[in-house]
Amino acid sequence: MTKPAYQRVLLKLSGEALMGDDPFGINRATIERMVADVAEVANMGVQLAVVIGGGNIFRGVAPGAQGMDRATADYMGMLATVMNALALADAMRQQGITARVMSAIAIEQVVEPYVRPKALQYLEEGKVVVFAAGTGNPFFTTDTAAALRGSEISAEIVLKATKVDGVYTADPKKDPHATRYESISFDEAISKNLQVMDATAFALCRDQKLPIKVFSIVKPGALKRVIMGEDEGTLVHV
Ligand SMILES: Nc1ncnc2c1ncn2[C@@H]1O[C@H](COP(=O)(O)OP(=O)(O)OP(=O)(O)O)[C@@H](O)[C@H]1O
Ligand SMILES: O=c1ccn([C@@H]2O[C@H](COP(=O)(O)O)[C@@H](O)[C@H]2O)c(=O)[nH]1
Repeated sequence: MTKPAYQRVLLKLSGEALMGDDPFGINRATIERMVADVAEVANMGVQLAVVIGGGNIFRGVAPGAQGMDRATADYMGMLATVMNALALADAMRQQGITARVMSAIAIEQVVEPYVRPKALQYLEEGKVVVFAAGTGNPFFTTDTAAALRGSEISAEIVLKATKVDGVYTADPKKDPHATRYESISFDEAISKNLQVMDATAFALCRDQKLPIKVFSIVKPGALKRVIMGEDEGTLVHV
């Protein structure tokens, strides 16, 4: 059997993708399908760390957060990612995968705190590590958390699993004429202000020479194809 192209990856899972076709929240069939994709690559022996977003829950509370202090709203967003992380780890348990949730915010009755050596130990033991609460700081995003944790654990690549199948010349949901890049440099993505990821995440990955693959988590089998090094999504490189 062909070997995976990577031994250790940081997978950024879109919170919004967890909604499926629902207006917000976690769609059961969607999370089960996403976890089945994750289980398939974990069972191939690939060390997997996951950063989960929070858009699916935060979107539901956003109207009530209008006019709120930005930092307070951001802490709410980080707590939303803790809920997603717990749901994800439990869905993994149900599919026979051992996962450990580590939070960047102290919430010890619920999940263990993020401690880098412990995370590395879990990965070496073959457990999936789910990083919750983003970076633990307001004014950041879970994309930046993916770049940060990916750098900390010496991942070979950050895999951004989202609702679109790559990086486009413009947001494909708004511009029907947008075309997809097969690959693009960090400098070009930043200078063109492509909004698929925030500039802080791009800049950190660029500085750490950590490539990013943007691909669709909605497309069946796409995660495995990325892991096998097949042609899928867009590579963002130095
Ligand atoms: N140039 C672009 N190429 C591709 N997608 C783009 C571009 N510009 C904007 N987007 C949008 O960026 C979205 C992905 O980023 P975003 O951070 O919003 O979502 P996510 O990471 O999937 O969700 P969450 O924040 O809940 O984790 C895509 O769904 C797409 O509509
Ligand atoms: O490091 C972080 C990560 C996230 N936040 C807040 O959480 C929400 C949800 O995260 P997404 O990356 O959009 O999925 C985000 O909008 C921020 O409000 C944060 O403050 N710091």
